[in-house]
Amino acid sequence: MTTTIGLPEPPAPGATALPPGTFAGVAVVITGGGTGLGRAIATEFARLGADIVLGSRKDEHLEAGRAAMEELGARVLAVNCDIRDPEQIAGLFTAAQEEFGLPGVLVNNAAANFPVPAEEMSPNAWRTVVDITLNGTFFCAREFARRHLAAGTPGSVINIGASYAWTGGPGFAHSAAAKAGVKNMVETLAVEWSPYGIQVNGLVPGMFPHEDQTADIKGNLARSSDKDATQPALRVGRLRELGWAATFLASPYARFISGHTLVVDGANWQRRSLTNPAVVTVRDQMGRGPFNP
Ligand SMILES: CCCCCCC/C=C/C(=O)SCCNC(=O)CCNC(=O)[C@H](O)C(C)(C)COP(=O)(O)OP(=O)(O)OC[C@H]1O[C@@H](n2cnc3c(N)ncnc32)[C@H](O)[C@@H]1OP(=O)(O)O
Ligand SMILES: NC(=O)C1=CN([C@@H]2O[C@H](COP(=O)(O)OP(=O)(O)OC[C@H]3O[C@@H](n4cnc5c(N)ncnc54)[C@H](OP(=O)(O)O)[C@@H]3O)[C@@H](O)[C@H]2O)C=CC1
Repeated sequence: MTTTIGLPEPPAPGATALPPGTFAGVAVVITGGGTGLGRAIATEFARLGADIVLGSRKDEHLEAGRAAMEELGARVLAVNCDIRDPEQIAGLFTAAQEEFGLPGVLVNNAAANFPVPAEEMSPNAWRTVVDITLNGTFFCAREFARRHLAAGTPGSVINIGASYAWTGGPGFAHSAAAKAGVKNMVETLAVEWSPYGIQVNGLVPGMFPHEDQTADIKGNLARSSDKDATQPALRVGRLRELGWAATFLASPYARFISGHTLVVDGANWQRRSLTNPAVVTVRDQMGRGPFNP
């Protein structure tokens, strides 16, 4: 019998691969950084000495993020901001610049998503997810770059993506299309802005369950009872593993990496079976009855 052991566990929470103080004096903007994966990324930057700027729509999310960052001893600014609105984004960067100086890192983490069969998706549902996930990401990157170009300073942008940018995402047509745009944007902007010292990279999380996941996404995940067993790694991701990847990409040790999208998912997105499992429609997976327009 061959023993399956899965991918080993990472170092304990609180460990860092980068030298302490790597981001001392650097302000890092993390959109959607008050919850879930954004907060996990903010946590690792804070541990390495960064000043943290959180931007999102809901004050309760911002306050949760602020408390977590302050507990780590980081300086933090939390700004109410809807990334669909370029003026609110400009306001966020102005507030950050006044508090900490021009942010050196932008993590475009905020996104929107819910599972829905494509034939049932309303035009406004499509527009909302694309507007937040794709347009909002571009507007934030644009604001960051314009300020750095004007100042003649370098910077680093990390766009959080999803692996269905490559594969398609049945049940998530809006989000998958938007994330494909986000990945493509990484490749374009990296070339446009490298001459000005701005790196642009993508970071794709695999399965990282967390308590802030929306009820819709949690409901979808709940359909697989043993989440570890669904992964080639035989385990899900630990939140700090994503944070470490983000801090590496934005660090001085990754200065020649730009236009790259790093997938942190234990090879899950490359899974294929020797024998195809039977096709189950998105409607059946979601327990929907027949389509009734
Ligand atoms: C199981 C595997 C999961 C893999 C996923 C992997 C990759 C990606 C993951 C993620 O992106 S996770 C991030 C998820 N987090 C969020 O989405 C947080 C923010 N989300 C929200 O604020 C809302 O959910 C929102 C709907 C996206 C936006 O809120 P807003 O207030 O701006 O919009 P609404 O006016 O409420 O709705 C707009 C539009 O959308 C329709 N709609 C909303 N929810 C659903 C739904 N569950 N199913 C179908 N349609 C939905 C809503 O009805 C509106 O349309 P109209 O009724 O006006 O036509
Ligand atoms: N969880 C997972 O397994 C995976 C996640 N991802 C990606 O990781 C990132 C984080 O996801 P996750 O932490 O799970 O999700 P969450 O729902 O916890 O986080 C989404 C964040 O985005 C913010 N946000 C949403 N809309 C807006 C808006 N219009 N303006 C400003 N902020 C907004 C929300 O804050 P507020 O409500 O306060 O505005 C929230 O903090 C996303 O890009 C997602 O696509 C990718 C693959 C898998």
